[in-house]
Amino acid sequence: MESQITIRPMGKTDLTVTVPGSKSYTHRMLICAALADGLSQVKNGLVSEDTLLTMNALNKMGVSVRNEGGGFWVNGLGGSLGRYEDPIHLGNSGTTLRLMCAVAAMGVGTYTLTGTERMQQRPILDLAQALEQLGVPVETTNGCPPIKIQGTAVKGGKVSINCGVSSQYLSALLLIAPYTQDGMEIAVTEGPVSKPYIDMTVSVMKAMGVEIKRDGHTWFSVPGQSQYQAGEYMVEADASGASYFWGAAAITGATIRVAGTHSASCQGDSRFAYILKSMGCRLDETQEGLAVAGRDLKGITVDMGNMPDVAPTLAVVAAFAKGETRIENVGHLKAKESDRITAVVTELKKMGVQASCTDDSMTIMGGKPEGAVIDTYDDHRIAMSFAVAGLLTPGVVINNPSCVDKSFPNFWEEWEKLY
Ligand SMILES: O=C(O)C1=C[C@@H](OP(=O)(O)O)[C@@H](O)[C@H](O)C1
Ligand SMILES: C=C(OP(=O)(O)O)C(=O)O
Repeated sequence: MESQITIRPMGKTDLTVTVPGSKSYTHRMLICAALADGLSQVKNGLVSEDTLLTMNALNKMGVSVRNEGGGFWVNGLGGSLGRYEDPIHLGNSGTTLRLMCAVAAMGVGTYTLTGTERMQQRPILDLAQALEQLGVPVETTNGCPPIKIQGTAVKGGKVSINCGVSSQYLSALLLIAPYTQDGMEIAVTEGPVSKPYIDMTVSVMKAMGVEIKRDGHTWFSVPGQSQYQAGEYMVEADASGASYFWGAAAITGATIRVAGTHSASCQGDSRFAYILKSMGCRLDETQEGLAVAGRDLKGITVDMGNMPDVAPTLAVVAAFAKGETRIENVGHLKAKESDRITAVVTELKKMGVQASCTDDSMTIMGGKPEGAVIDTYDDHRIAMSFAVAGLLTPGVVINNPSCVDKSFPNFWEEWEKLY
């Protein structure tokens, strides 16, 4: 792929696009199927850089996972895992790294999980401390990866965890809890941020045969000595990936339906369509999927603590709305693939947009953005969000467009359908 892509103005006014399977569902189903006993099929699973990293990590730990026919086949070992002594490289996939830390804790021998330079700056201390409370020896590097985890027969019991930075820590504990001797009673001391991802974890566990008791998002009780059921599982369309097409409709006035998306989804990012509605768009939901029809947009104030991955999409849409938009409660954006608060505001300013930020918010004044060469910080969401701007503003050039491979490898081919 070229090192830059120039975005052309929007072509069509009414269309349906297809996005791949959800990244978050795919990671979870691969892990649960690896812990189940027997053969599972994860249909419509996302095949991308990050989910292949989860697949490879599971393979290294002795579980046979293959990608075939637009999904995955997993031969689960009923909770046993093999030894793997070399470092396991997990790119910049935060979800893989955090969830696989808990899986490693159930293995044999010592595992070292590491990733890119940026991944080595993304925090993991709170998860490490929770694993230590459960008797798992863990060593981090200044609270970040590389992280060494010694596999142990995890007994379980009471554990508290701070999820003020990432919900992935709690998802990690929940996923292995059924395989402990005594089960787990988990108290969340701060947060969690990104709550819908916890609900997604609970719903996958339930679909695969494990029931959880909970009090909102602050207390969870998972029975021990239980198992996930091997079987056939279906991954729904990725709502975060849909956000770029819904955003495209919002600013251009087109109507864009994203096949397979629906408002009852457990993916918090499906609510993005409703944020666009509150800015003036119309929504139309059919069996085929949820469509956004663009209208004159007005700025809003919105808490995006539960949908961090689509905050950059909204920031770009907001640059085309009338008045000011404030995106609040998104401090955790600073710990993503890039510092997304700084990245978004810097790139919007290059387009002549009045944008500012604090440690946990962004403020964008809508207007008439100008063309610019956009740096993407090796962050797929920055590339895809700013592509939206180029549909209305001539001269938007996206640097390093192949960084979309992390979550949406055929993004640019799907984008061509807009013309
Ligand atoms: O559990 C998951 O699948 C995810 C949780 C979120 O992270 P945080 O909980 O760290 O905000 C989200 O940003 C990430 O893309 C996927
Ligand atoms: C934050 C993201 O992913 P991860 O945490 O898995 O790297 C993302 O996809 O936007």
